[in-house]
Amino acid sequence: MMGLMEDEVFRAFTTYASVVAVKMVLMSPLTAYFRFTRGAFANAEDVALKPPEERKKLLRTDPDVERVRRCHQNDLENVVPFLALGLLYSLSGPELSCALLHFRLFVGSRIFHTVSYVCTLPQPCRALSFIVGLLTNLSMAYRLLSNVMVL
Ligand SMILES: N[C@@H](CCC(=O)N[C@@H](CS)C(=O)NCC(=O)O)C(=O)O
Repeated sequence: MMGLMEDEVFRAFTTYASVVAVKMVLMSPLTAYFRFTRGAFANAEDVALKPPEERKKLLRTDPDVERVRRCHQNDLENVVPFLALGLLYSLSGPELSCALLHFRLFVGSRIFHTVSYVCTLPQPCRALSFIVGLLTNLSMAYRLLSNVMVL
């Protein structure tokens, strides 16, 4: 592990993977923030301390809460593959400049995707940021497989 940490590509991956993982972890507190400010809870026990007449009103879905949840879900569909592909790609001996380009594009695109989604920016902001992240993941997969494929 210490040897790996001396490899610059691996350190770059560790840096960008941590940034995008932290961004993703922050989606949960952001969801909680919207739940409290919009008064929209998912479980009966979450509103158990509220007066009985208020409880039913608080157990509801809210468009803003659902938006953040969809954004979080979209992160799961894209960031988790990045963590796997990026790790394997880092270990396959890529050029530092090429690896950095992939990591920066991916992380930048996912941050922009979150801003577009949560702040309801007009399309195609969100679609373009999604496509950049998708193409980056596919490009890493292609480069990785071109280097190491055994069938
Ligand atoms: N699971 C996605 C697959 C396609 C996708 O990720 N599209 C991007 C760009 S339009 C997106 O932000 N979709 C919204 C979402 O996943 O909630 C969906 O249902 O839309």
